Amino acid sequence: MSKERTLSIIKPDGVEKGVIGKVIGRFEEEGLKPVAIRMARLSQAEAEGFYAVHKARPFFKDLVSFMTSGPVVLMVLEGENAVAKNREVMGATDPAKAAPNTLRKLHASNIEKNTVHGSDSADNAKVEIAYFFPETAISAYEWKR
Ligand SMILES: Nc1ncnc2c1ncn2[C@@H]1O[C@H](COP(=O)(O)OP(=O)(O)OP(=O)(O)O)[C@@H](O)[C@H]1O
Repeated sequence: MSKERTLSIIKPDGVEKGVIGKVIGRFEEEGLKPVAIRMARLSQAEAEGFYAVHKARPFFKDLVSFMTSGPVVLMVLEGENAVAKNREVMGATDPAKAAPNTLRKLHASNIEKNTVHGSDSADNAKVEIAYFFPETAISAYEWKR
């Protein structure tokens, strides 16, 4: 197993509920070490670009509106198998289907306002990290703003 990096976002509902500390604390307990963190208020263009893969989905407009509705915490997490580990700690997209003690089971309101985002593959993690963190970007990916 090698060290890997993944992008994590604490979504506006998580910031609003005041669970930033709990979420980051849980990542640390699970061996996911934050190596970059910043808060941001995503613009519509940034949120649309980030979720471009979901453009054709019926929930796209609402998702962009939700993700721009308040501040988010953008983080790069590093650890063994960080992508898979982060997704395990987050739990299923829909909190009703998430395993006990996962972040989404503990904190999420519904399938949209589900508190955290995590990259779903090592390749996507590289793209997503570069999207928000130019200083840690891999040179093959372009800063998109
Ligand atoms: N059916 C739905 N209705 C409303 N919002 C949804 C729905 N499905 C997904 N979403 C929103 O879009 C996001 C991206 O969906 P995706 O299927 O990629 O889930 P995920 O990989 O578990 O989540 P994320 O990409 O945020 O880590 C979800 O986290 C959620 O906020």
